[in-house]
Amino acid sequence: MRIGHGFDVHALVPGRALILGGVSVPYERGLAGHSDADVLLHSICDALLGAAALGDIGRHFPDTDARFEGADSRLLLRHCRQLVQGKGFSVGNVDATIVCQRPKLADHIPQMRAHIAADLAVELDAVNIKATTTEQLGYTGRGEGIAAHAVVLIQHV
Ligand SMILES: Nc1ccn([C@@H]2O[C@H](COP(=O)(O)O)[C@@H](O)[C@H]2O)c(=O)n1
Ligand SMILES: C[C@@]1(CO)OP(=O)(O)OP(=O)(O)OC[C@H]1O
Repeated sequence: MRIGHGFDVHALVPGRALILGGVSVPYERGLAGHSDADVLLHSICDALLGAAALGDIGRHFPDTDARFEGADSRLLLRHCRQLVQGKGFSVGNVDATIVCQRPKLADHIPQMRAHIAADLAVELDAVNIKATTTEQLGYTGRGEGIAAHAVVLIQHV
């Protein structure tokens, strides 16, 4: 059994869609990035890569590579799962926290979980997603961006 941790932050800007866990969340701003900037899925990708000692998301999907411009991060997540499987591991469970002052995410979390469970080929019960504000403190509290933390367990098949 091995553990991995991931952390990511993207800035909230006008004129972009807000995509979290593969869900398009209605909001007046969205996350800036080279891909679709799905901060939640990026943190889970990094946790998977970390658990398998495979580096980080920027190593596998460089933001200088036009193939990843506007990319659906669910494709990146599936690719990370395949990399982990290629080293002889399967995914155990995922726990993640989205740090976001606004918008309210609770109604969207079931759909995010379903996407992540499907992309990782695990039961729904193996995926937990949480959201928290920072009580208006710091860059997330001021609405300048959204952060996400994730931990995953993987096990030898
Ligand atoms: N963007 C968010 C942030 C939080 N939630 C939910 O509200 C609960 C209370 O948040 P606090 O930061 O005040 O502790 C939290 O446990 C989430 O269920 C949310 O839906 N969207
Ligand atoms: C996903 C990639 C690649 O499109 O770009 P971004 O969407 O900017 O995301 P980030 O979390 O900065 O890191 C990895 C990148 O290389």
